[in-house]
Amino acid sequence: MVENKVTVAANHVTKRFDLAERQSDKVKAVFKFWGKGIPNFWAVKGVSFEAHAGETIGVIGTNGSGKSTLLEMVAGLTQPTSGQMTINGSTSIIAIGAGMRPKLTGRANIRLKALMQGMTEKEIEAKMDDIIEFSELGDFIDQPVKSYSSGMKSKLGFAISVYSDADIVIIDEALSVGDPTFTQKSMERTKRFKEEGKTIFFVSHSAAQMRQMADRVIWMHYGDIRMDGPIDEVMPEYERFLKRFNRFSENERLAYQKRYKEAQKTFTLGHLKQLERNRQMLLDPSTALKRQKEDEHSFTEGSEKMGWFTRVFLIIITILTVGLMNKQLLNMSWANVAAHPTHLITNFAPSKLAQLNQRHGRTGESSKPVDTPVYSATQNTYTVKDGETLEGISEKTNISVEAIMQANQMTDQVVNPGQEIILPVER
Ligand SMILES: Nc1ncnc2c1ncn2[C@@H]1O[C@H](COP(=O)(O)OP(=O)(O)OP(=O)(O)O)[C@@H](O)[C@H]1O
Repeated sequence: MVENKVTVAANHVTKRFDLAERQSDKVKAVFKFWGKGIPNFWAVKGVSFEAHAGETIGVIGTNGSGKSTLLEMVAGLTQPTSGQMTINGSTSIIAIGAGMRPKLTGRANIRLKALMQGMTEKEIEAKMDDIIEFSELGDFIDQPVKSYSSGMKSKLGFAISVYSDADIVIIDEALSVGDPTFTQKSMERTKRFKEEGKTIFFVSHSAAQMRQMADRVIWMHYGDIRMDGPIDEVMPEYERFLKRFNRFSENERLAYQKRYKEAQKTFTLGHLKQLERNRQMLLDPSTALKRQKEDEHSFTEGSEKMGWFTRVFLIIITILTVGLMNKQLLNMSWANVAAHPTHLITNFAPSKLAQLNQRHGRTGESSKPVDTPVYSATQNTYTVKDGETLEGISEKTNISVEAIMQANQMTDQVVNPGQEIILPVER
């Protein structure tokens, strides 16, 4: 039976956004072993559901609860961070302006979106007049989309999807901006989708529209599915919640939102895995262990974040590279490399490079010959004692003040007690 065919299966699907303000923060975080460098925000926190052919599923929830993020994953516009989103069929999303090119005309956008949805040029030509008629845009169809109102964009998006023949149609608040006649016409058309065996996901803040369209409702609440069931069961609960929420004072509302948003920042896949393990044990302890093994991959991140293996591998390569550079460039022994791993950074400078290049017989544009003695900069280190001056250290060690200053890239002769300095050895 067509109605039983599973068209969408979400299995512990999550979506994480990085809240890094700058690109450089992201780069830094790659080298932080525990990945705590970037604040995370989990817009979807491990949702599971199945949708079937011929079902119209309403998706409700307050602003920011994760409805659009979830449906963008159903549409394949964005990939889950972890879990599996299995789609059996073609998808079409109607959201205000989604996938539209603002500089192109309405007609060009129809052509582009239809091509992207797999229609041939011939099919597009055959349907073009009907799409334009359904959109009610008249002469505006040859104007750039950037000049359209949100209602006009929604009309165009809806008209394209009506004729796209996709198996899964996602309508994300697109019916909240059109005029009542167009909205009614679109809703009637959507009901025909249902009869044709398509799966429809329908987001709207209008309870009346929801009741008219949906037979099942998914209630999203700060990244979780709070309820999923027949409309007669879910809508009254949601409306009760809204009444309570709207009676909150401003402070109470803010505190409520803050608590849940905080949980979206501190959420981890480990936590999700533990919850699922507990649930499975309660449901059926005899099969729980087997299912846990099968499910393991659902709780690891996909390609978006580097896996443990890659991180550890990168860190080892970085350490080896720095060690090898220390050894080669600064002529350090492996024991010294291990004792002073950061010497390359603290000692490295263009002038030093010139010296080192010369010492190693390398020439290049930047390596000018130097007539001062060449020092190996990292043979010994010395900790300045109380009351000592650079001159005193120079006398004591028989190394010139200039050589010490050069090795330590000092701009003046001031040294402080406890300061560690390099005593270069003349080669
Ligand atoms: N690219 C992004 N980067 C960071 N956070 C994001 C991003 N996109 C969405 N979010 C956050 O994810 C959460 C869910 O957003 P989403 O748009 O899915 O909610 P929604 O339920 O569709 O909201 P609305 O009803 O207002 O359209 C929000 O808190 C939002 O701020």
